[in-house]
Amino acid sequence: MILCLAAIAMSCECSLEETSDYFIPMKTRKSPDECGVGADWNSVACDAGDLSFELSEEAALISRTCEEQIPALQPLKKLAQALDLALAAAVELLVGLQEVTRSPHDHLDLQLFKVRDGPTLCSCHTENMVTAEARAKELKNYPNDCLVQLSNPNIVTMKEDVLYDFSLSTSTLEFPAMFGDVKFVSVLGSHSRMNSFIKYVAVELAFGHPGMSTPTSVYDCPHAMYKVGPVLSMSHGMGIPSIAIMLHELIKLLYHARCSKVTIVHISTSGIGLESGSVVINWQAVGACLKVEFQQLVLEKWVVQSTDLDEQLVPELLQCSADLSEFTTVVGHTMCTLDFYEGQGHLDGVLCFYTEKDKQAYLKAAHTSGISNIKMESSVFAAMCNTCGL
Ligand SMILES: O=P(O)(O)O[C@H]1O[C@H](CO)[C@@H](O)[C@H]1O
Ligand SMILES: O=c1cc[nH]c(=O)[nH]1
Repeated sequence: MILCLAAIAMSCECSLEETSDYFIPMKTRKSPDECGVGADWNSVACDAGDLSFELSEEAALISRTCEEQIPALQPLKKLAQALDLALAAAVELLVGLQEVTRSPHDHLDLQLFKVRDGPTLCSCHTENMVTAEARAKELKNYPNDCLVQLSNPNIVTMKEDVLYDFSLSTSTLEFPAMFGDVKFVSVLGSHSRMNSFIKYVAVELAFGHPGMSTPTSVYDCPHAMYKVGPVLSMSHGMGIPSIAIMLHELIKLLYHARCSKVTIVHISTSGIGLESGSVVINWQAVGACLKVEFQQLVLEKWVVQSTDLDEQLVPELLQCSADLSEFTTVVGHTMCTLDFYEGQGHLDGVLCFYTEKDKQAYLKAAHTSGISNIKMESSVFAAMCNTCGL
């Protein structure tokens, strides 16, 4: 398993698509029995061409409709699975998915899919059952040695694992079916940059099926998650606490999904002593004291973890850059600080007890010792991924 952290020394343009305030929910579906529960999935998929829609100003309408029709979760899951097949077929007929949002009724685990310039479908997740079953079978054949590992004996004994910040639970969702094919994870600071990135990935991977080529938002706050084919993309917010919480849940998600041979890449902006637009491939994250380690107080004791990154991935990425030949690429260390303003010697924060000269001396010394980049997440990212065999 390979791991690397790359930093882009340039600012990325963020472009979020405007979405309509109007959701166009599926016209009152028939009863759950009529639309999938107890019926064979194929017949539901075939029915998709006949789906009819009506306009509504309220996204809640679909939730209410489903809530009335479906008193318990289990029928809902079946309905949602049926709807996934319908969705797959509908995507063939329509133009593609534009946006996904969660139902305001969390317990229903319902999502609303807004179809570009068209009607909305609702679904529990984004794969049809045929694909999901095939993938689940395939996953059973995966060798265990490349699976994501957790260093926590408690998880395996838990009946249910709730990933609170992602609003996902192992008791209501089939993680292997939803995420088992993930091979690459990109983590980025902001929602919008991540959104732009995954759209770029979708185009680059050139998925033929419109549904597959459109990124899928699984959850939108506080971390946004998108998946396109084997690539999962997550936003992590700012600083060690934010990315650490996200990584606990992300790595558990990969573990529950039985993902194997996963590469996780942190993409961000910064760079010191470099021309603008250069790319830094990071091979070691260091703390503000320039040590290759991450220190954390755990139950009053300092716990120290290594922050080495994957050595194999560095030359691979370097080669990619050489093949592209579009920007300068360097290999260097990334320093991780706890604070942006004082922690990195900025002169424009609320507090500043040093001079421009002090700042330049600090940055120069850091650069001389091999630091090409400053971040606020890199050390915990490297430490946690290392420990989990990523
Ligand atoms: O490069 P991005 O993701 O913007 O992240 C950097 O910007 C934030 C500070 O403004 C920190 O999270 C730092 O790591
Ligand atoms: O100077 C910078 C730029 C981006 N991110 C940081 O943490 N520092």
